[in-house]
Amino acid sequence: MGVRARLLRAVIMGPPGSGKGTVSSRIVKHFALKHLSSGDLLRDNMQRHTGVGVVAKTYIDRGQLIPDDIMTQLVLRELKNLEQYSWLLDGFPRTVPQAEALDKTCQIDTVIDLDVPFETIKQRLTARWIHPTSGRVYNLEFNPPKIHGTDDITGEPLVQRDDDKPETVTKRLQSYEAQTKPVLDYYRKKGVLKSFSGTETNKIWPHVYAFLQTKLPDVSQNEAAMQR
Ligand SMILES: Nc1nc2c(ncn2[C@@H]2O[C@H](COP(=O)(O)OP(=O)(O)O)[C@@H](O)[C@H]2O)c(=O)[nH]1
Ligand SMILES: Nc1ncnc2c1ncn2[C@@H]1O[C@H](COP(=O)(O)OP(=O)(O)O)[C@@H](O)[C@H]1O
Repeated sequence: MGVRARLLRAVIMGPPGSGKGTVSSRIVKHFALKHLSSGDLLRDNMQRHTGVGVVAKTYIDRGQLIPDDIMTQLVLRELKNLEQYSWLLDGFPRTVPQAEALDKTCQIDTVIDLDVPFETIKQRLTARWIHPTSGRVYNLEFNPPKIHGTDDITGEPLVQRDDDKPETVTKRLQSYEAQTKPVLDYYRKKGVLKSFSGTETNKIWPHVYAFLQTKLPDVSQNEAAMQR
């Protein structure tokens, strides 16, 4: 080729529980880009009891979004360290002011929108278990761990997220509707939004994969991994 490919700036969006984390982990198996999840970043700060973590917990427990200025500062600082890589942002931006702040630092090439109905999501989240250190996500029905309650890779215990309680999930879906849906319109107007509709990740994934293949080479060694 000779010419160095331009770095990809991608965002993955969708309501809570739409499969952003699950699809992102498949994407990074195939494509050379760094995954940055705002939720993982916040949970790491909460675990370490940083200033941001302590403030964030009060919002997350109520199913509310963290204020834009705190969130934007946190994420943009992390992105600075990823300047020389292609990246995939998961969970940010979630409001129009966040999207505008992001636009000031870089140009977003593509936004993958997972369009999954709310009824599907509610039942998924109550069965979600995570490995807090790595952000690996499991589901008791969809992708259970090999050993009940235990992370497949480290053997450490899995936990349920406090904010996956049914009443908090309802609040998160409301804030998605009010604050995050306008971000989809924002990116649609810019011509970078690509929506994938469905109720099952395994059916959505091949379409996401095919779409990304038009932007980046598949660097995975194992074609069979395509199915996972
Ligand atoms: N039943 C079912 N569960 C799924 C599917 N896709 C993802 N999940 C699970 O649903 C939960 C939410 O997915 P996650 O990737 O964490 O969504 P996010 O909140 O958008 O990042 C997790 O427990 C996943 O394992 C699916 O197609 N069917
Ligand atoms: N960009 C953001 N702006 C404001 N709050 C955020 C942002 N990203 C994450 N949060 C907070 O962290 C919580 C968990 O986020 P995340 O792990 O992405 O969950 P999910 O995708 O399941 O909604 C959100 O409900 C919200 O309170």
